[in-house]
Amino acid sequence: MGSEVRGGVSSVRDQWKAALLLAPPLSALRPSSCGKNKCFGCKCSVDSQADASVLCHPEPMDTTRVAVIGAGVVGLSTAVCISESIPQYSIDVISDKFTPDTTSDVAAGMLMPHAYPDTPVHLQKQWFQETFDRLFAIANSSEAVEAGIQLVSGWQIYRSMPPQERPFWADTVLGFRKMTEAELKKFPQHVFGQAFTTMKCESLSYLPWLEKRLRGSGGQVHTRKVEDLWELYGAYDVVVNCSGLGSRELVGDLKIFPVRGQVLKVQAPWMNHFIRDGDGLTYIYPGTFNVTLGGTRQKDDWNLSPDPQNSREILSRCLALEPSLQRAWDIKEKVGLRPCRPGVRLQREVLVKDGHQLPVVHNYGHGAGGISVHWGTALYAVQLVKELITTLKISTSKAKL
Ligand SMILES: Cc1cc2nc3c(=O)[nH]c(=O)nc-3n(C[C@H](O)[C@H](O)[C@H](O)COP(=O)(O)OP(=O)(O)OC[C@H]3O[C@@H](n4cnc5c(N)ncnc54)[C@H](O)[C@@H]3O)c2cc1C
Ligand SMILES: O=C([O-])CC(=O)C(=O)O
Repeated sequence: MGSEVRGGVSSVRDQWKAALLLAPPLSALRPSSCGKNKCFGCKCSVDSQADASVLCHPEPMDTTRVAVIGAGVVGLSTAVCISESIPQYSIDVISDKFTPDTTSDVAAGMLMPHAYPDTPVHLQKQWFQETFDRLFAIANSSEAVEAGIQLVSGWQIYRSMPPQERPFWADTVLGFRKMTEAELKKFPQHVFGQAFTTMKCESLSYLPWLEKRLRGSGGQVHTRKVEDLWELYGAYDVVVNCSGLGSRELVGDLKIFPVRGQVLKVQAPWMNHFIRDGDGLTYIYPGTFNVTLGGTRQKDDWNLSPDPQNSREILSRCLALEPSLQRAWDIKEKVGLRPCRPGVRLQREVLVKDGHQLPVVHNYGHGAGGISVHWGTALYAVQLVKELITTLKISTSKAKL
């Protein structure tokens, strides 16, 4: 199996082979300290008699090598988050698809969470808050345009009263309030609505921006399909699995399933407010390059080809909410498969085979809300990577004592 360095000059097949032969597995990690003064982790052996006044002049500890599988919003943000939090690690992103060909590229990119039934609400709230804060800081910086992040205001409207007038994310978005009677007059079929300001994150800009940041900090990016996590054994100390729906095959997780989403990307530059029906089926999201009109939610449907009947229905539902869209032009159909699961799988695991250990952190299954929580889940994944490394180092040194 070969792989190609994205943006690089040659195949890295040979480097991989060499790495596989030379690299020790994590189970062979050095103890974190030899006991001498100022030791921060070295190749010396543990010496319980070591004189603590003697300075340790270690050979620098080998860099911990992390492979992140997946180059959607989850994989790239997790890779950047690791490189920002633990700059001494070397990070490679390995993926069979990159922007503009991932599910993340099809997303409307609105920061508006979708509930995960199996994930505690306080965690979902935290992930959304962390993602919102991060993107809000970018939106207010000189990077905003390149990163594709902008503030957007609008309405979520309901034909009947929703179970909750204030969703759990109401305090995170800006200026959340009930719509006034005057605002609701625009939507005679709807009885209730919420007005607020949130952000739109354009994957077509955001993913290249993340990739650029990763490369800027020394990370590498390879085009390759991983058939089995054990292919990475020996070349990496930790594998972070951000393969989204690919995890069904890659790690045999049958809890993850596709929910097909078809949208239209149209030109309608006069649209500057978003409108979303609370049933989640119809939405109009103005963005930098186009307006996204949605949508469909087709469970267990793997069909990536646009369906003309779906497109007609989307257009007719959106026109009912915003008749001016009759004048929209340059209509493009897009389809993505949401990687749905009862809850995001954020978990560490040590795979064991033939006496070898492969430490893995899983971060996948973000369903319909991956853009909304990606930075929060990336921070959580980084924590799991750190825990895994600490635990394995501790058990190795204990075993040697
Ligand atoms: C129509 C639509 C609209 C949406 N709108 C929104 C929205 O407004 N807001 C929001 O928050 N979310 C939205 N989403 C959801 C969002 O798109 C997803 O939650 C998010 O993109 C998931 O990101 P990901 O990185 O996990 O998956 P992906 O983007 O699918 O990335 C997975 C990556 O893993 C790689 N991969 C998989 N298997 C392997 C393998 N074996 N070896 C190597 N690489 C592998 C793939 O090539 C890909 O690069 C929408 C989704 C759809 C379909
Ligand atoms: O529901 C929305 O508003 C957009 C979205 O996340 C999706 O279609 O999955």
